[in-house]
Amino acid sequence: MNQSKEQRILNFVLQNAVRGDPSSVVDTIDKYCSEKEWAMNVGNEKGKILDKTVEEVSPSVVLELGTYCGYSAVRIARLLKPGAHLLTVEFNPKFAAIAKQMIEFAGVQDKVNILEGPSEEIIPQLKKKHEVNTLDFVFLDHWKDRYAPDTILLQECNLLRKGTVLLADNVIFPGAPEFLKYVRNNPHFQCTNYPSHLEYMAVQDAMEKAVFLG
Ligand SMILES: O=C(NC/C=C/[C@H]1O[C@@H](n2cnc3c(NCCO)ncnc32)[C@H](O)[C@@H]1O)c1cc(-c2ccc(F)cc2)cc(O)c1O
Ligand SMILES: [Mg+2]
Repeated sequence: MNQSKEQRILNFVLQNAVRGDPSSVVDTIDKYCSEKEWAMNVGNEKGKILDKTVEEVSPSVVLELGTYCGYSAVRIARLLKPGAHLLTVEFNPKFAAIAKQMIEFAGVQDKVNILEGPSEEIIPQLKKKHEVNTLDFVFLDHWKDRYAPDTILLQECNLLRKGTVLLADNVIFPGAPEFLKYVRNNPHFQCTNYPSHLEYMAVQDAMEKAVFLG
């Protein structure tokens, strides 16, 4: 049975990155995906915007929607302070299995909890089943038409607090127009746009930061 692209990315990391070194895992995925096979990781250019935002917020509890191969989970987890943790949601069991191995190889498994299932089912379980009070930081990188409904769901589930930072990937390409319309015309969010480029391509993209004002 021939391998999936995601399995090939993982194998390249297992053979070329340094076990226990999350930065080497991130760099090795970027090397593979820029030289061999494109994949929808946030990448290094937008990754630096993600890094800066995580460092500014210095979050204790982070939610990521759309784990995929675990690139941004490793990228975020490597910056978390002791005791802080990342909950990352992925509904494709094949991708979740790849991400689990990626996260363990990087040595950040103690900081990351992969929640397998669709975000619309997982989000309402976060308080009771996953002992979350409120979220400090949310990274949205799953289906683009789910950014807005899941942002509404997070509010309905009382998971946002004054100052919670949402950071959304791909608001230009593939685009998340409903999300932009929702947060930018909403008095409860303070928005900032960060122009950048699509991972591994010379194509315009951007990230949007939306701070919940309570
Ligand atoms: O489509 C993109 N990302 C989607 C991510 C999906 C991952 O997240 C998982 N997922 C999706 N919805 C949910 C969900 N909840 C919602 C459904 O219930 N709950 C849980 N997990 C979910 C999937 O299983 C995948 O693992 C993208 C495309 C391009 C792109 C650019 C240029 C091109 F030419 C082509 C593509 C660039 C990017 O950076 C991109 O992020
Ligand atoms: Mg993306």
